[in-house]
Formats: sequence, structure tokens, C-alpha cells
Amino acid sequence: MNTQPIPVVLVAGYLGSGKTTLVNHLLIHARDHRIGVVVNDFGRINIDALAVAGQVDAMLPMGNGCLCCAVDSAGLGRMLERLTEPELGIDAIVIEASGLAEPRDLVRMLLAGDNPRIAYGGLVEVMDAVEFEANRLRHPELDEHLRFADLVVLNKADQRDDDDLRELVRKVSGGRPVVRASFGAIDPGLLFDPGRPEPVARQLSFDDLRHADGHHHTHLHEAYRSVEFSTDTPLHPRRLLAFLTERPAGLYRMKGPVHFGVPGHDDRFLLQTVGPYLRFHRSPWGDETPGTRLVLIGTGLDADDLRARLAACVEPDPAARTDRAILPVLKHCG
Ligand SMILES: Nc1nc2c(ncn2[C@@H]2O[C@H](COP(=O)(O)OP(=O)(O)OP(=O)(O)O)[C@@H](O)[C@H]2O)c(=O)[nH]1
Repeated sequence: MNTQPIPVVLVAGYLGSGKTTLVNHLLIHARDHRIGVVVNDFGRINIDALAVAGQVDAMLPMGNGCLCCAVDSAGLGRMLERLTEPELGIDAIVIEASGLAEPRDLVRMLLAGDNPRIAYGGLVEVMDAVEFEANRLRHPELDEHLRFADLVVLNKADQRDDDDLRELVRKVSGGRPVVRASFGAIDPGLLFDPGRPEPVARQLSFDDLRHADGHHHTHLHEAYRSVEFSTDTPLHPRRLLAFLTERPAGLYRMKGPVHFGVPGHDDRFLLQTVGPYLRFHRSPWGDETPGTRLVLIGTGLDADDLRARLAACVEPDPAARTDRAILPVLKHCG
């Protein structure tokens, strides 16, 4: 039996940077490891947990809030206990933090835990190469997150990949290792192989930890809220597209399956918006009951107004949901 402590790797990064995509890549490509996953969703509907559930040996969702807020550090401890039960035979644990979590506090929580079966295995910060500068402007504190990383993944290299950006990220992160990736496709060996560099947590200064002690600093997620919208009645594609085109500036992130119920296109359209980015990922519903389940995350959101505007996209009359109506959605399918 393996008596080595199980490494716990944290995957963090701002909203929509590609954490779930990266975790899924790891799960698919690290087949010689049994991986347990804890998924921390910011919204009440666990969209990210659903997205990794099919790939993983053991997964525990931790929804509705930010893990870093230690409302539930005991809860995290219990999850890690469950994932480290010897009969599960887990070799490594990945925690996908919500896009608004504070990595410093997460690292600290892991280091403070007293479970002898785990060892902190490092922090991976996923950065959105396309939105890098815009996100820094919006949240200067993201620079600090980079400095806690063991590995910075500069994701979305298929969209943007330039030396200047890589150099800037390296500088801002204080010289942390930076790898480029498209769709989170990093070598799992960077995280799970023995003999990689020491975890950065060892380098945290006393001041860093003390600062993290009393929650005196503000957390990114304090300014954010999430709004959920669910319905089993199909949405009218053009009306939803109109809503998406005029979405409020503060609404940075939307995700979740959409049900249009258009004959010939009665698929699951997974909506993803990240800042100005908008995509639907189309797949069959499989065993899932068709329905729209959206999480909207942003600042200054008027929840009632957003829900009312989405409710106005509902179209119960199948005759109104025509082939032509779905065309604008198909243009955004990836
Ligand atoms: N073009 C491109 N799109 C990507 C890449 N990585 C992820 N995406 C897309 O970006 C969107 C957000 O990806 P996720 O993996 O859900 O991001 P996340 O960081 O888990 O999001 P939150 O948990 O909400 O913060 C999805 O539509 C992904 O398909 C990439 O390298 N290139």
C-alpha cells in the first residue's frame, strides 16, 4: 500500500481563464494516476462539477461560495479525508478553486490542515492570455495571485501567443515558471511527477501568512455576486442572443446548458461567456433532462432584472422555435 502522502494540487485563476478545461485535460491525460477532484463553484448550480464528473475517479462538489473564505475549512478537511481513504486508492487530488478565490488563503488552509495523508502539491494559476491586461486593470490584485503560483499557465494560446505577453507575465509573477497552453493542454507530468521544483508555499514569508490570518484584506469575490436562472421550458434562440448581445458590462461570466428545443437541433447548448467572449458547445443531452440552467457572475448585477430578462426569452410554443431561429446560435458554436 502507498504510504506516501497524497499531493494536493490547487488550480486557481480568474473567472473563465480555463480551469475546468485544464482539469478535464489532466483527468483525461493522466490515466496512470487515480485522481480525486474537489470542485468549488461560485454559483449555486454546480456547472463546473458537472463538467468534470464524467472523467474522474472521485469528485466532490463544493458549491455556492469561495473556498478561500474558510466558512468551511472544516468542510474542505472532511472532503480531503474522504478522498484520502485508502480504499479509494487515489494518487493525487486536484482542487479546482472558484474563479474568485484567493489563492493565498487556499494555500494557507491546506498548509494548516492536519491530515497526515496529504501534502500540499503546489498552486497552478491559469491566466487568460486574451483578457490578461483587461483583467489586471479591473483587478490589480491578480498580480499578487501570480506570485503565489508554482506554475503559471498562460492559457488560450490559440487566441493569443506573443513573447511580450509571456515576458510581462514572467515579470509580474516574480519569475514563476510560465507555460503556454491551448485549452489547458499541459503535460500532467508537470504536476504529478516527483522531482519537480519545491512548492512555493515554503517560500511564503511570515508577513504573507500573517496578512492572510485575519481576513483584513479584501477578497476579489466580495464585489461579485452570482445569479442563477433555471427553466425546463425551452428558450427562443434569437431572444437569448439579443439578451447576450446587450448583456450588462458588469456581467463577466455566464455558463450552463441551454435548452432551445428546436426540431433537428434539440441538443444541449452549453453557453460560455467570458468578458466579450461568447460560445455555445453543442452535444447531445444523453441522460440529462433537457433544461436551461445558467449561472451569471459579475459585479453590480441586478438579479431581478436579469432573471426577468431571461424569463422573457422563454418560448413555450414549439411553432415559434423554428430552424431559422437557431441560426444565430449556430454561428457561435465551437
Ligand atoms: N479559445 C480558447 N478557449 C478556451 C481555452 N481554454 C478554455 N477555453 C474556453 O473558455 C471558456 C471558459 O473555460 P472554463 O474552463 O470553463 O473556465 P474556468 O476558469 O473553469 O471558468 P470559471 O470556473 O467560471 O472561473 C470555455 O468556453 C472554454 O471552452 C483555450 O485555450 N482557448
